Amino acid sequence: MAFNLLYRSASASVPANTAAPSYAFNAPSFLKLSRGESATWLYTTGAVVISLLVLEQIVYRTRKRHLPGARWTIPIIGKFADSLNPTLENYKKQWDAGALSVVSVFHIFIVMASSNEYSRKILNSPGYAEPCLVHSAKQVLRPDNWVFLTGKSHVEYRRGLNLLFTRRALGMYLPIQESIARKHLTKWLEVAKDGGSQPIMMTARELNMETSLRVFCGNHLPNEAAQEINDKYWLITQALELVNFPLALPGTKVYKAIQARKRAMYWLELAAHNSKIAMAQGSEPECMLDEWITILNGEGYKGRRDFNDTEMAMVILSFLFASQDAMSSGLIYGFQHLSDSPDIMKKVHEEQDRVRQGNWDAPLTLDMLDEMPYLSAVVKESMRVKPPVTMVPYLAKKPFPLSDTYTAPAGSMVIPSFFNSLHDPEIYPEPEQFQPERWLNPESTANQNPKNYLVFGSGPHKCIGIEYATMNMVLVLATATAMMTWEHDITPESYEVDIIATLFPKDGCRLKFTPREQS
Ligand code: HEM
Repeated sequence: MAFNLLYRSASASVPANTAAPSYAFNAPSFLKLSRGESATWLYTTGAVVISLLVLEQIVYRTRKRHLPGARWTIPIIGKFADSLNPTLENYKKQWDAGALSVVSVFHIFIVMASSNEYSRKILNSPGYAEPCLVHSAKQVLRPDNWVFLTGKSHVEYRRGLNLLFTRRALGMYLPIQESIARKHLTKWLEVAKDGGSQPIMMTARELNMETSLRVFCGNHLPNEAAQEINDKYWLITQALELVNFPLALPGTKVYKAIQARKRAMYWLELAAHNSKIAMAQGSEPECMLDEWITILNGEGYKGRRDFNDTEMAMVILSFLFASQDAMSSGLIYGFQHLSDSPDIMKKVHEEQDRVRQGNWDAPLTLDMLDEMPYLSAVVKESMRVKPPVTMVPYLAKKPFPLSDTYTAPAGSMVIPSFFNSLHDPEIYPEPEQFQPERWLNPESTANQNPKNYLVFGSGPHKCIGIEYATMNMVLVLATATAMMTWEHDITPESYEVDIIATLFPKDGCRLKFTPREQS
C-alpha cells in the first residue's frame, strides 16, 4: 500500500514539470525540479523511507530480545488492526505465549505481563512504572485529572478521597442505591410482561449510571443532566481502546468522547457548586459531594481544604470513568452466572429468605448486607471467572528490570494482565467453573493466596472503590432476588465475549424475568 502511494506520486511528478505553464498556481522556484533533480529527490526519499522502515524493525527486535511476540512488526501501524477488534481469544494467545511477551502498535512498544508475579511487580513498582490507563484516557479525562498524579502527590490526594468510602459514607449511599435498583428492576419486570427475554447489557448500564450519578451528586444534578450524561457516556466507553488512532480529529472516537466529557464536566461542576451552597446553608449531607464538603469543613480534618468546582467535578468524572464499565460488566455477568447455576441461585434465595425473614420491602442496611456471605462469595467468584478489568496499562518511566533476563525499555507500555492469575488452576481448581464455595472455605487454596485475586489491582493505585463496588453488586443482586426470578435465554453468542473496555457477553445477556412469588 505504501509502495503504491509512493509509485503514484512518483509518476505524477514527471508531467508536473513539463506541464507547469498551464497551472494557474506558480510553484516557488525551490519546488520546481528538473527531470534529473526529480529522480534524485525520488531516490533520496525512497532511501530515507526504506531506512526508516528497516530501522523500525531493528528497534523492535532490539527491544523485544528473546521474549515471545511477532518476529517482525507490521510497518508503522504494528498490530493496530487487532487492537481495533480485540478478542479474548487473541488476548489469551498473547498471555499464554509467556509470562512476559511483546507486541507493538503504532510504535508503542508493549510488554504484556500475564503471571501474577510479574503483574504485581509492575503494579507495585511506582519508581519504575506509573499508570497510563488507556492511551486515550488523558485526552478524555483531561491531563490535569487527579488520577494521573503519581508518587507523593498521588498518595496525599488519594488519602483525602478515601474518606468518601468509609462505612459511614457507604451507609449514606445505600438507600440511594437501593431505591434506584428497585426502580430499574421494576421497569425490567414491566418489559418482561410480554413474556419474552430482554438483553440487559444497556439497561444494566443505565441502572449503574443513574446509581453512580445520584450517589455521587444526589439531587444537585437536574434530571436532564443525568439523562444527557447517560446518553453520551457510551461515546466515552467506545474510546477506551488499548490504542486509538493517534489524533483526536473530528469524527474519531476520541474526539466524540472529548465532546461528551465536556458536557459531563459542565453538569458535574454545577453539581459541585450546588452542593457547596446546600452545605453552606446547613442542609444535611445526602450524597458523596455533600459528604466531601462536610469532611473538608470538619474541625478535625488536616488535609487540603480548598477544591474548586472543576477539581471536584474531575474527581467525580474519574469515579464515573473507573466505575461505569467495570460495574456494568460485573453486574451483567453476575446475573448470567447465577441464572446458569440453579443450585447456586437456590442458595442465594435461601440466604435472602433468612436475612429478610419475609419482610421483602423493608429497606436494606449495611448490617443486613454483612449477613449475606453467600451472595458476597457469588459476586467475588463471578468477577474471578470474568474479571471486568482484564488489564491496566502502565508506562515504564525508566528501564524497568522485570526479570533477571529482561528489562523493559523506558517509554514502553507495560501491561499487567489479570486473567491468567485469576484462572490459575493451582489456586483455583477447575478455574472456568463458577464455584462461590471456594471463597467460603477458609482452608481453600483461593483463600490461602489472596494476592492472586487481582480483580481490583494491587499497590498504590489499587481500586479506591472496592467496598462500594462490591456492596453495589451484592445490593442489586439481593434486590433482584427479592423481586424476581430470572432465566437465561441462551443464544449462540451467550458465551462469547465482547471486549468494549471491559468484558461483556456478546449477546448482551438475554434474561427472562418473572415476579417472585413472595410467600
Ligand atoms: C466491579 C467494579 C470495579 C472494578 C473491577 C475495578 C477495578 C479497578 C482496577 C483493576 C483498577 C486499577 C488498579 C491498579 O492499577 O492497581 C482500578 C482503579 C481505580 N478505580 Fe476501580 N474498579 C471498580 C469499581 C470502581 C468504582 C465503583 C470506583 C469509584 C467509585 C472506582 C474507582 C477507581 C479509581 C479512582 C481508580 C484509580 C485509583 C488510583 O489511581 O489511585 N472503581 N479499579
